[in-house]
Amino acid sequence: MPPVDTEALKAHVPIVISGPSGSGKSTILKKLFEEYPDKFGFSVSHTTRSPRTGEENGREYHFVSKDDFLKLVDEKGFIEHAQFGGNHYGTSIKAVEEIAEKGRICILDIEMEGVKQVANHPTFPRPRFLFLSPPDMEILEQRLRSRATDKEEAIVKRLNQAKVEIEFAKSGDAPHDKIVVNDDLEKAYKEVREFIVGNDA
Ligand SMILES: Nc1ncnc2c1ncn2[C@@H]1O[C@H](COP(=O)(O)OP(=O)(O)OP(=O)(O)O)[C@@H](O)[C@H]1O
Repeated sequence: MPPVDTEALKAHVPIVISGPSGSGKSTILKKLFEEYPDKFGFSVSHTTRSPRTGEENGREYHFVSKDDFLKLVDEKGFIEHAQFGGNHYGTSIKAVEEIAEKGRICILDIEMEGVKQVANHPTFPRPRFLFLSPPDMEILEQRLRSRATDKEEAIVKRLNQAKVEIEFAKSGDAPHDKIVVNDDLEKAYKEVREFIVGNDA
């Protein structure tokens, strides 16, 4: 099992943000990075898909073979990993450590199954978990529609998945340290900022 640099991770505890598609994660994180341009970092994920034109190994992704990916899975080197469209994707412990070692807080935007994996990882120190919730399903639907990035079928899928994620967040099995309801954007932003930056601003 790869060693874990617990000192760096203790000094800069990573934040896992999750929440249904359309709950406003990107919107709120964008505001946070604008306000604190030097405080945060995103880890570079691993993938078995081929690089696209202009993509550089180690910048957009660590591009690896399926064998190398599965070896790292066996070694518990990923805090979470999943398969989409025939390719594997994962966040390695090392990639997260690298952000902490730079003196930055690693922000991990992870979906529900990944959240469960991070929370149950055998060696990775517990990060802080934040769940961003839409005020209700009607408003979530309106926001997904007005974002206008998805076809009808994708919107229906996202809404069904949102129900599952909200149920999980409410259940006793969820690891979340804080749930923020994104009704008014400024209010939700301040709550997220308080949780993430706190008195450290
Ligand atoms: N408090 C808010 N009030 C009104 N609209 C909002 C609010 N927060 C976000 N939105 C809008 O809702 C839409 C969804 O937000 P966003 O794209 O940030 O969600 P997301 O959680 O990052 O979704 P995904 O997981 O699909 O990337 C966007 O069009 C955004 O402008």
